[in-house]
Amino acid sequence: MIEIEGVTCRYGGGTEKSGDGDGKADGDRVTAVANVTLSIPEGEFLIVAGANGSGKTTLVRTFNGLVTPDSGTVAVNGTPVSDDLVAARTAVGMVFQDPRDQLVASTVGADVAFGPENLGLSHAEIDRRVADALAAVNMTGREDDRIASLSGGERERVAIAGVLAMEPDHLVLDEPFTGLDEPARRSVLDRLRELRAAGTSVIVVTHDLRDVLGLADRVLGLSAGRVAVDAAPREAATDLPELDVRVPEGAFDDRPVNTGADDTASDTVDS
Ligand SMILES: Nc1ncnc2c1ncn2[C@@H]1O[C@H](COP(=O)(O)OP(=O)(O)OP(=O)(O)O)[C@@H](O)[C@H]1O
Repeated sequence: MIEIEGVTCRYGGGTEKSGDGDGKADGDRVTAVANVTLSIPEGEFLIVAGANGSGKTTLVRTFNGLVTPDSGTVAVNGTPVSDDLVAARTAVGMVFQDPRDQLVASTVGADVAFGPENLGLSHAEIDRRVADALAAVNMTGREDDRIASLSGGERERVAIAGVLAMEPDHLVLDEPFTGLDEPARRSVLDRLRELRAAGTSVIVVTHDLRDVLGLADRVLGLSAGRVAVDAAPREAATDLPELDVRVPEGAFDDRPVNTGADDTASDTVDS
């Protein structure tokens, strides 16, 4: 469970004067997130939507302490992030807006194995996680490819695999689909759906609601840092255009799964 209570985040300004939290500007400071309260339970697929600058990235970065709120609290699995940053970063896996920045090794396999190795897992477990994570991004068998020889989209997929291989309790993906081709996009969506069914909470920040809206349990729409929409996808779809978020035609028709599984099957937890 991720619990966000009265979180406000501001940027800029030389002085640390505390504002009253009732508006966007506070002297030179910009209020990016304004008094947000939210709980994300295990196994929930949450979309965070909103126009450019509405506070999506800032909000999700508080989940693992990359952004420290000016006021309010964030707790992950019952522990405040400010009390145990390591626990929060272990529990919350985050794929950044430009995930290519997350690559650390010279080959695909070494990069994806880097995180699990730091967890001190057995070789067999590391190999399993690397194989699973590469399958999820449609890169099975590419362990020995050099990162330097990969395209931008392939690097993005390796970065996503690196976070998947950590098997975090909560997975946050900030605009994860931008550079992905269609097969990779569908493969990642399939895996997100499986993870959700197995109890991982999946939080996707995106402008592009194609395919994902029908997968989500809940949609959070931000406007000027505030929660303007918090609803099930079908209900949210009627309100999102007011936040300048486009709802694609047939958003609920598409089946992103290419494995033959259907909604009913994916909702069955079989572990
Ligand atoms: N490092 C920063 N320094 C100053 N202001 C910032 C910083 N990061 C974000 N902001 C401001 O905070 C507000 C919210 O930004 P944020 O990146 O959280 O929005 P977003 O909804 O994720 O935007 P986008 O869809 O463009 O990625 C914006 O007004 C932005 O200009």
